[in-house]
Amino acid sequence: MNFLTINHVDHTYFSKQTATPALQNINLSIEKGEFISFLGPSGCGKTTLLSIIAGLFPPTAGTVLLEGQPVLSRDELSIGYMLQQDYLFPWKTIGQNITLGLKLLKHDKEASLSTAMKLLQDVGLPGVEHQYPRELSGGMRQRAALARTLAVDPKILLLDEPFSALDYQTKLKLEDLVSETLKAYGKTAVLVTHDIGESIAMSDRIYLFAAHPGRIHKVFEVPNELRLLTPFQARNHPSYSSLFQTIWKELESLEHSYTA
Ligand SMILES: Nc1ncnc2c1ncn2[C@@H]1O[C@H](COP(=O)(O)OP(=O)(O)OP(=O)(O)O)[C@@H](O)[C@H]1O
Repeated sequence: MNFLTINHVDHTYFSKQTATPALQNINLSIEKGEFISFLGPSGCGKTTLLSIIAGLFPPTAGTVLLEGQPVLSRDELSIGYMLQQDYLFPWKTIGQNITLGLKLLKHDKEASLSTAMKLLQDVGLPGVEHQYPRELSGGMRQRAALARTLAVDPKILLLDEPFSALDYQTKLKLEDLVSETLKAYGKTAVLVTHDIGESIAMSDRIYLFAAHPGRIHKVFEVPNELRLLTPFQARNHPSYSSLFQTIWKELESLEHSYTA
C-alpha cells in the first residue's frame, strides 16, 4: 500500500457566476519517507492540491488516501505545515509555541518541554526556548516553525514555499537543515515551489504542473547521485545543471503554449 495516494482528483472552484477549473485528473502516489515537489507556473493548482491533501476541503472528484484512509477523516495534527510565514504566536515564547500542539494532545508538561529542547537543538537553535519570536531573525523563526511542526510527530509535512520570504543565503542554509532534519526523522514531505533549483536540490521526484486547468505535465525523477547529497552539495553537481536545463525548457515550452 502506498503512503499517500491521489486518485483521479479534479477540483473546480464555484462562485455565483463562474466555475474555475483548478485541477484536472491528478494521479500520484508517494512512499513513506519520500520528498516530492510540485513545481509550475502561477495558477497551476499547486496550493489547491496541497490544501486537498491537507484535508482542508474535499476535491470535486477523486480521492486522497493517507495510509489507506481518506484525509478528510484524519485528525488535523497528523498533517504538519511549513508556510511562507512562520505563524508563531508572538505573545508566546518559542518553547510555548513548540509545545502548544503537545499541550492540545494532553502530553505531560515536562516531557513536552524536553521534546521542545531536543527539537531546538536539532534545528540549530539551542537555548532560545524562553525568547519571543520577535527576538529571532526570519531564518531562526522558520527553524522554530520547523521544530513546532515536528513536535506533534505529523505523518506528512506540507511545505508551501517555506523559504521564499528569506534572503538567498538563509534560504540555502534552511534547505539543508530542513532536508537533513526530515531525513533524520524519517518524514514524508510535499514541497510547493516556483524554484526549479530548490525542487531539484531537495526532492526525490518533481511533478511539473501545467495550468488552465492545473494538471501534471511531466514527472522528473531526481538522479540518485543528487539525492545522496545535501541540497547545497547537489546544487554544485553536474547532474543538477542538466536536470535544471531540462525542466527550464519544459517550463518555457509551457509558457509559449499559453501565449501562442
Ligand atoms: N478560493 C478560490 N476561489 C476561486 N478560484 C480559486 C481559488 N483559489 C484558487 N483559485 C483558482 O484556481 C487556480 C489554481 O490556483 P492555485 O492557487 O491552486 O495555484 P498555484 O499554482 O498555487 O498558484 P501560485 O503559484 O500563484 O500560488 C487559479 O486559476 C486560481 O485563480
